Amino acid sequence: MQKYLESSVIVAKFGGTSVADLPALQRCADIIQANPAIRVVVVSAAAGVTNRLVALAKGKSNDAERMQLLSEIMAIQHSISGELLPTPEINAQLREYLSRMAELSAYLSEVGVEASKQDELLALGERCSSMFLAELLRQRGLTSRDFDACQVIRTDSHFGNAEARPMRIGMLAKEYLKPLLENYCVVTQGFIGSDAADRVTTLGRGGSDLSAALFAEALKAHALQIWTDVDGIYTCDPRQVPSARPIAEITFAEAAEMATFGAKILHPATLLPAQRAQVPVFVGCTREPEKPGTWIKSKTQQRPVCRALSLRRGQVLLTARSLNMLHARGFLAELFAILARHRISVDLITTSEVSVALTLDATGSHSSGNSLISNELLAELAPLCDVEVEDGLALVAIIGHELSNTPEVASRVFQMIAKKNIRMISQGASPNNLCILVREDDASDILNTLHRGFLET
Ligand SMILES: Nc1ncnc2c1ncn2[C@@H]1O[C@H](COP(=O)(O)OP(=O)(O)O)[C@@H](O)[C@H]1O
Ligand SMILES: N[C@@H](CC(=O)OP(=O)(O)O)C(=O)O
Repeated sequence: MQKYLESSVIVAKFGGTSVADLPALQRCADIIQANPAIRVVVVSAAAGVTNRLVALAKGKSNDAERMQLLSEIMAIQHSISGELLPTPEINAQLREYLSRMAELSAYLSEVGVEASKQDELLALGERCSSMFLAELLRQRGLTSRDFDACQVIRTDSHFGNAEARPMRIGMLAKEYLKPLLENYCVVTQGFIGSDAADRVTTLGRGGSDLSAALFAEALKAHALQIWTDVDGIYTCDPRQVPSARPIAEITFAEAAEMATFGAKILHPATLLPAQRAQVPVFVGCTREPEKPGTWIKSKTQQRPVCRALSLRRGQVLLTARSLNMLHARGFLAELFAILARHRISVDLITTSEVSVALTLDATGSHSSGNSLISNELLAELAPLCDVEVEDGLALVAIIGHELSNTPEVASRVFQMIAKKNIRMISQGASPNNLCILVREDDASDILNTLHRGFLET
């Protein structure tokens, strides 16, 4: 193994499709073996596992459904272990993980939903992946070891959507992780952490990217690599816009806007730790590692007005009306305080004399999949205002530079989609985005039209 240099450590994250089966894990191992600077590897659960664990964690399935979900998860994990032929210790560990899944899912459906148990259950998908990849690397002759991310990723106790504690993570990484890096390639889990009482927490759906960024920040890594099933960040989700193309370089600010406004390629919070620590981020494809991919950095050579588009479906528009709002102070503060208590973040906002309209993201990043607008929330809002909730909406974001200071951008948007209804528009808060709220049924047409107009000319 090449001599370990603290300043050149690379953290590499492999997503669910990249660890879906043994051939996929072999591709991860090829990438790791080809670059000795990769000392920390962060993995997600194999594709399809977290969705099934989420279904089990809701505790609503009957015995037959529960058994079906468990046997599907077991089939995925056994197909990997069957081909990998791991040591008896690994097989015993796998049996322990799978029987814990059965135990926890039975508890949640019989005794009732308990947030800490839900997270303990969800974490088992990632635990299986890190165990398998560490074993595969060992079989290939690398000194690797499976490391429990809960030892380092300290969070608050908001199970299902826990918030990381970067300072504490830095200290724990120094104590428990750094000393291992000289001798080992460490494989660990994304998505999971622990609270101050050492209970397992999860960071919200898609949270493995964030875990990897937190490890990179804590280690002051030379780079963070996000390996996935596409060869970089595209000008738009290639599943939505077939003519989208990969972007060579993008700034942290632009990539963060893309992630926030729906580009599933990165978890929205991923870039904060990377940006704080000035760690450049590479996004590449596990199947085609030789392709150039995308680099996310502080500065890029080109600064186009329009760099990319993103789409977030499942938007909810909440309109709050109250005559008390007229010339009154504190109405918005009260409204936002209630939303904050329910841990709901607001994206777009417009106001009129007696009403305020807000968009809320209902796609739900909560790992447990609990719904966003609860009856408790509506009951708390009732004394303050009349509330109307509209769904079936989508948010389309145009992302780039100086959008709010460039003439004709907004007029071009309106011209290009003149026949579609724009329910709400938001421009000016950031020079990096212009957002429109449209009917979900129109979203695909609008996205393709704007892509042709702004990015294919
Ligand atoms: N702008 C974009 N560029 C590339 N991929 C995107 C973009 N927006 C959304 N995606 C989607 O993100 C997917 C990768 O994210 P995800 O499925 O979470 O991967 P992983 O399991 O590796 O974390 C791609 O398959 C692609 O369809
Ligand atoms: N397994 C978790 C965490 C994650 O980030 O997965 P992926 O890297 O496959 O998006 C989830 O599905 O939410």
